[in-house]
Amino acid sequence: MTATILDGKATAAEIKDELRARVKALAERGITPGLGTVLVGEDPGSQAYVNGKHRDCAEVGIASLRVTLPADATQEQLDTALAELNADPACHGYIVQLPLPGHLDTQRALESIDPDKDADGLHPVNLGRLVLGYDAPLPCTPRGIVELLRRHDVPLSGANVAVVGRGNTVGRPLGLLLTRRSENATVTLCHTGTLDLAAHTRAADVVIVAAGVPGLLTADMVNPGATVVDVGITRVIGEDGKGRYTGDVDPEVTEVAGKVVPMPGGVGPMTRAMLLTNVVERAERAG
Ligand SMILES: Nc1nc(=O)c2c([nH]1)NC[C@@H]1CN(c3ccc(C(=O)N[C@@H](CCC(=O)O)C(=O)O)cc3)C=[N+]21
Repeated sequence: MTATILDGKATAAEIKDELRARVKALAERGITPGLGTVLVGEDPGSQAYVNGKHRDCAEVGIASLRVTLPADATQEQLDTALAELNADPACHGYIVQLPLPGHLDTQRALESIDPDKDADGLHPVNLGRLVLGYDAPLPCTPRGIVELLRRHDVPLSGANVAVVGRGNTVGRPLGLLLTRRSENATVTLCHTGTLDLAAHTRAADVVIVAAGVPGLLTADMVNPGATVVDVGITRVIGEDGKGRYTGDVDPEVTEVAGKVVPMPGGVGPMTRAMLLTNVVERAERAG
């Protein structure tokens, strides 16, 4: 039996169609949602990601506010750029493209984002609001995973979910999302300190791997018929010397799992669709 592949690209496209209609409705109220991006330096990977975000915006009619600073920008120059976006009514949400150059204080930068304009949903205030069940922009990758599973009718209520990885952008907030009443899952948060990882993953109906360890989850670690989500995105250099991205899930897992969210083509496109969703939601509230 080979697993059903849950196509994040196709689902993200559906979400963009829905967002296009919501942006049209906002236009009738004289509101154009605006996404800001702050890119410091000329790293080609970051430039590619930022370009992708602005292409996504153009596809649904969200206005782009691009802010670029030189690689040697000072903390004060960055603070000023963020203060301007915080004050700009045309900006409903923005992100500071990570990683920042090493000489800059990332935590200070991220904490100076107005929480209501935090399109990543990773500001401490918003993660605190998530813990407390208050309204807040939600972290894009965790929200994209939950949205993809929901739209593909993967049962979460009462399900045993093993999350592998306790990072701040995925694993840790994902457990908070899945244990909300609206999802009602039982979550085991596994990490490098977990003894017998396979015992937890084999007991799960859904396994979500966000560890950044290529091939970590193997077929023998999966309960036959379970749903597996590959969030890993590690750059490896192949024998041909070319760089490519690989996930945390061994390809043989598709022989035993019931449904698989692959990498690429799964969580990445959903992450980008959730970024757009956060901006449109903020614009709808602002109006
Ligand atoms: N403040 C901030 N927020 C971010 O969300 C953020 C960031 N900084 N820095 C960089 C990472 C990286 N990231 C990706 C998003 C989507 C794909 C994606 O869609 N990947 C495709 C493959 C590549 C492609 O098709 O473009 C996929 O998984 O199918 C990849 C990487 C967001 N990031």
